[in-house]
Amino acid sequence: MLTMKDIIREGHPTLRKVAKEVDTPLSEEDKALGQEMMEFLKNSQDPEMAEKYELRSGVGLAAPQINEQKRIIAVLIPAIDENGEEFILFEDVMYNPRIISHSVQKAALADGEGCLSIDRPIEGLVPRHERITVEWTDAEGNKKQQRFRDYEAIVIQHEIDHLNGKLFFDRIDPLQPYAARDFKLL
Ligand SMILES: O=CN(O)C[C@@H](CC1CCCC1)C(=O)N1NCCC[C@H]1C(=O)Nc1ccccn1
Ligand code: NI
Repeated sequence: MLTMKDIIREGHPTLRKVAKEVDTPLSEEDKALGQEMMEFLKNSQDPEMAEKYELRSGVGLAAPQINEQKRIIAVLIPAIDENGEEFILFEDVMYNPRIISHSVQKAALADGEGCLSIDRPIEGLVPRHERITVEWTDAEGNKKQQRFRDYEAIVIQHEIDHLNGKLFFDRIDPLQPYAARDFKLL
């Protein structure tokens, strides 16, 4: 199982490389890799497993973060309903994800972003598209297309950035890190 020691950190060259598309039909190896990445997210969001294996809770993981230069991301977004019940808003392993359209309107997490590959807090708002339409292949080989908005859209953009060698702080305005000019704060 993947643990924090498998996650490469700031300074490792792979984090700045552009990952390669995976072949379809998906190889057994690529399917297994995607499963391992999703298992990490599930373990990281399970308090007992997270404590036992000292995992930082994550809602997304991109293959370059485990030193695999492949266009594969795992996304596991939990939410809480009005009765305080936890449920999963979105869960999928996305092969060759591609943003095919997006809103002009931008959005940013009000508390900024972090990254499991960055072991230091970095202040500032990270402006991203508020809404995106994403196309990808799932683990069963099906072509998927879905619109995402707000938090889900932010997470998926953070992961796709990893596939292009971009890190969240690349998007923080160095001169005015908290300028929330024309974007929606989430
Ligand atoms: O590339 C992928 N990464 O670097 C893991 C990141 C991805 C998110 C950061 C901002 C948007 C996507 C991640 O998940 N985090 N960043 C560092 C520590 C916190 C953690 C997090 O937000 N955890 C979380 C949030 C809600 C519920 C459960 N857990
Ligand atoms: Ni990250």
